[in-house]
Amino acid sequence: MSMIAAFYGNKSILITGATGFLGKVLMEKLLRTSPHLKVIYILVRPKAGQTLQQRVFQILDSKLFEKVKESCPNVHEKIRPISADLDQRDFAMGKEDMQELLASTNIIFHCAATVRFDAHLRNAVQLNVIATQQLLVMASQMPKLEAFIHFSTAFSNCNLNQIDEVIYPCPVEPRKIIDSMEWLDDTIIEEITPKLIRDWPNTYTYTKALGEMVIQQEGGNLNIAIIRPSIVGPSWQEPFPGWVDNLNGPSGMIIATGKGFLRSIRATPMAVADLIPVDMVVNLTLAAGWYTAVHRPKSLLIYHSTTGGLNPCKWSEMGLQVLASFKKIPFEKAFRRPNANFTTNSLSAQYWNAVTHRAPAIVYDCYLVLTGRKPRMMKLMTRLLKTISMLEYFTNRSWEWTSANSEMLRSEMSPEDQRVTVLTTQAARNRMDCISRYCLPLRKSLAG
Ligand SMILES: CCCCCCCCCCCCCCCCCCCCCC(=O)SCCNC(=O)CCNC(=O)[C@H](O)C(C)(C)COP(=O)(O)OP(=O)(O)OC[C@H]1O[C@@H](n2cnc3c(N)ncnc32)[C@H](O)[C@@H]1OP(=O)(O)O
Ligand SMILES: NC(=O)C1=CN([C@@H]2O[C@H](COP(=O)(O)OP(=O)(O)OC[C@H]3O[C@@H](n4cnc5c(N)ncnc54)[C@H](OP(=O)(O)O)[C@@H]3O)[C@@H](O)[C@H]2O)C=CC1
Repeated sequence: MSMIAAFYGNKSILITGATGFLGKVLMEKLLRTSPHLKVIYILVRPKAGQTLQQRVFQILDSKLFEKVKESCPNVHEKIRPISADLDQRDFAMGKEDMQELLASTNIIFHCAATVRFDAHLRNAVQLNVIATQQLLVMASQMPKLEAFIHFSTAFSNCNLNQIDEVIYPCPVEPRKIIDSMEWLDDTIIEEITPKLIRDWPNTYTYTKALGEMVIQQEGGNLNIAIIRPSIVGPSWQEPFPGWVDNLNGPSGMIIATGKGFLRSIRATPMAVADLIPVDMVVNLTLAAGWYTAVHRPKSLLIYHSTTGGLNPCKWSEMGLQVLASFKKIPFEKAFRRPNANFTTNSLSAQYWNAVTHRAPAIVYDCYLVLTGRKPRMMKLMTRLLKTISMLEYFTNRSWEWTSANSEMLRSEMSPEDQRVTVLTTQAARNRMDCISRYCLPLRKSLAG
């Protein structure tokens, strides 16, 4: 029997961000492998026109949960949604709900975040820093808490090239940033954002770094671990290959390539595309939760969930894989034949944007107008090019992440856990497999 699965068997678990990409896969794996767990509390923000239960059923209705529901048709009874908005003081949570959480929680997985690169600094600080701080305060009042697992990103220190499993200080203390958000107005914050974030490329990575500092400074005596995944992609194996449900990171770009909208990007062909399948991030997370609770390491441990250091895949290889996949399974109504041209020079990138992206879009829009339809291609192309420009920072650099703690974790696992729990190390060997699985599920998600 897996020791890790058995560990979660009788626990009350709190997950924030359980309605997100990673949170859903985490919840599925817990329910599938530890069917005897007591309860999973999920903090869900209310959405117009949907009750909390409806949100839960919507998630459980997805293909991701089919296996769990086969073995446990009443799986919804294990999930207890709690209305909470992490942007609000005390998460705008009811008193009774709060009391129940404080009294019962054994393990916390903190996944909720804003992952938008263009988030206003105030919003990013609120969710990625202040909410983390508030959750730590709550955690410190939980007598039964055994472990607090925080999701950060491998890119929280992307201003460095070599990144170890340690917390690096930010130039400005998180406290000062939090205080300044209280009295500065939005326009001034926008003006000073570039000066504050310095060599971080966006507010997302910057506030994730601040969030880590808050954990270090305000974690007190809690048993904490931080997971830093790189670019999280579709599942490799569990619960089935190729599950993904969003267009973040490379997913949207791959669809755009398959559709023939995107044919050229500014990317360094030899730069490493550090992609990690979502199920491996979840495996590492559950193993880290078990280790943190059972072994209670003296200091907070950070686990890199990355693959580039072991078996690096370059953006050029990924481009070839993507093209090969679309050759095998093409889109039915592609705009143009897929192509993948990489350029490192910003002038030639502008040239290719004009020639291969904007010009065909204008021609197509003219055709739509002439045939009495509404033009739409230029709007789509402008949006796509904006997104591409935000991702360029990541496609033109390589990072080296150390992974000693993940290696240590593996060595501490029982032989059975080592057999059934695939962690980062093995993922690297199957990188190509993982990338080629991107395309079909993405097609299906788009069709849906
Ligand atoms: C040519 C050759 C190519 C060859 C191919 C080679 C491979 C390709 C290589 C490409 C290089 C990749 C590099 C990746 C590097 C990543 C590094 C990550 C590092 C950190 C990782 C992390 O630590 S953490 C995750 C990071 N964080 C994100 O990765 C969010 C980013 N992103 C945004 O920050 C916002 O995206 C941004 C951009 C502001 C735009 O924002 P925006 O407002 O313009 O657009 P939106 O994204 O909001 O959505 C637009 C519309 O798509 C609709 N839509 C959404 N999902 C949908 C679905 N499933 N099906 C149908 N439609 C869907 C949505 O509903 C909107 O539709 P509508 O407008 O009608 O509502
Ligand atoms: N995906 C990736 O490539 C990577 C992700 N990570 C980290 O992993 C974690 C999860 O990321 P991912 O699953 O991709 O992100 P998603 O954007 O898919 O999910 C974010 C989650 O946070 C919730 N949330 C956002 N704002 C609030 C709020 N105000 N109150 C309550 N809940 C809120 C969302 O709820 P709702 O459904 O209501 O919007 C959703 O459940 C994040 O911490 C991220 O930084 C790290 C590296 C890479």
